[in-house]
Amino acid sequence: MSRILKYVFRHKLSFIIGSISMVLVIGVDHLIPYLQMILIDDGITKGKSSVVLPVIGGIIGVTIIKSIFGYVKEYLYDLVSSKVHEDIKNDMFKHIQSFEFKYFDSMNTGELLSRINEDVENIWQTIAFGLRLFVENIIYFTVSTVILFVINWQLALICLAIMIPIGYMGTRLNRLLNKGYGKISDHTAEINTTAQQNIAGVRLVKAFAREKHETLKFLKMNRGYYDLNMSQAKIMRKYFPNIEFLTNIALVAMIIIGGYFVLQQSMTLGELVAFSGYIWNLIWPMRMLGWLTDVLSKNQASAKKIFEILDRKTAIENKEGAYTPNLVDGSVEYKNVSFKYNDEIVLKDLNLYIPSGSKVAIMGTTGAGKSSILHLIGRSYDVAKGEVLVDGVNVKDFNLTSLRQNMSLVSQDTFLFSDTIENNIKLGNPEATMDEIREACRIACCLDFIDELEEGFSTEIGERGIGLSGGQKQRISIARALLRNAPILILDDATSALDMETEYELLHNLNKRFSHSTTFIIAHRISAVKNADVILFVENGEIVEKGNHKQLLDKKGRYFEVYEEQFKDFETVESGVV
Ligand SMILES: Nc1ncnc2c1ncn2[C@@H]1O[C@H](COP(=O)(O)OP(=O)(O)OP(=O)(O)O)[C@@H](O)[C@H]1O
Repeated sequence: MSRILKYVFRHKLSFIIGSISMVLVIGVDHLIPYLQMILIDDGITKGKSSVVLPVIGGIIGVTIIKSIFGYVKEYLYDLVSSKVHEDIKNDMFKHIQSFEFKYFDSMNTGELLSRINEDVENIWQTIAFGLRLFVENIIYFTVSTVILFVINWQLALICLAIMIPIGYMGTRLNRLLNKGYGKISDHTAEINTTAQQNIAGVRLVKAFAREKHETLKFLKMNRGYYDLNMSQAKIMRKYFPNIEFLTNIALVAMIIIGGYFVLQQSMTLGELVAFSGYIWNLIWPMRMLGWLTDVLSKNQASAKKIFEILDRKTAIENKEGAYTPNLVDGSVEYKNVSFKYNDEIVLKDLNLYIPSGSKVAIMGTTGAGKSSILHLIGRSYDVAKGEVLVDGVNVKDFNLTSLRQNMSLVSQDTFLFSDTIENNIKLGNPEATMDEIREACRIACCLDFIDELEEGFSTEIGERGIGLSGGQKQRISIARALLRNAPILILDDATSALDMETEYELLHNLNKRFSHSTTFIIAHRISAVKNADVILFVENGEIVEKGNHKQLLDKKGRYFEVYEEQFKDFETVESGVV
């Protein structure tokens, strides 16, 4: 809670004025039963007409003050809680952005979103309602109890004795409801996940004619949700009438015993009326006790989860005084590099020097470690042993932003945002002109199809817009990477969805226009790699063959075997395109 309060104190002026308003509202609220008492005892019973107008004026005045400060209090508490909500969400988002790739490998996206949304929402609810009502209720309860004891301690004692079971039942009701809410919340998450996966995977469901099965699965889940809600209603049916009954017992007891005291003249009628006003300041806190303790405990649980994220330090950090060149030359060297994701060694004692401007192709069996070799250049992951150098400097000594700004990557899993084509490409270089964007698209062989679209570069893609084929998405991603014009370019299996001729044309354009960049290409077709300066064949985390196309063919090793398997396709390209 103290750390949440630190966020609250970032907006201390609003919080302090809101709290002063709250105390003022509570203060004047306690005057109303007192004024009613004077009106009845002095104005009506004793017939002192001179007190009537001032008292009525006082009640009206108090009501006006209460409304004004009540508004100020509500507004400022809303403001502070919304600001805290915004600040925590911003801090979390910024902090999560700094985490290394490994964190996201093991973290469930749904869980992370729930931290950012539901847990921060709980904090907002606590500050906006829970904490405020908790403090308000404590003040109301304490001040009113003292006043009730001053008015008539015997009656106060009797009423208080009836309040205790109300508080107990309220707390018990809440505990039982809470168990159910936990289940409802898990069930809601399941329903959402099922619905989301079914909508996202609707093509697959239809292709396998599984609509009926999936619909039944959903209906069953929804019925479970209904049943859970009905169990909650059953608990409410059981406890609410008892709470209402005890509340009424307290009121009836107060009227009967209080009436008796009035008849005995140990209490005035005005005091009894005032007593019946103050008693509600005890009833409400008792009825809300369960809810309030629940809000505060939920807040603690949420705060714990939030601060676990905010306190987590990224494993890949910038060194102090890190090397920050504007532009690197682009040579890359691996010195005795070993690498593992968890415990299993993925790359073993790798040694390799790539001069700047080289075109490097990487081939090999699936899971051999091709992508892992390239992940190490931009420190998506850090080596377990050895070092990776760019321009002769260990990448761990580089300023991370500077290192990554000198690289451009197209990964295996193409990701495009739900935005226009232009904005998706501009992510590579937000300052780029339209001419530069078109040129990048020309090289990436996607200009023609974009120009053919009715809205051209302004076409919305992704969830809100048109769908694109796998190959079209890959080419847009490549254009985005080219727009960056970085000294190091990495295409990680980024042309796999292209037909052989388009892939060849794209790589041909690339060699011509990006001869200055050190380019790494992971590909599976001989046609895509044969013009590279150096081809690496990777197996089981080791480079088993290295050389240019001719050297590797002469070697008659693994590369030659792949060449033989693909020979026919290669012949077609040779005669058709080149
Ligand atoms: N994020 C990860 N966490 C744990 N293990 C991983 C991770 N990524 C890859 N691996 C494992 O590391 C090994 C090498 O993976 P890598 O992606 O480098 O292979 P690859 O040669 O690029 O394969 P492919 O051609 O199928 O993409 C594989 O055994 C893979 O299962």
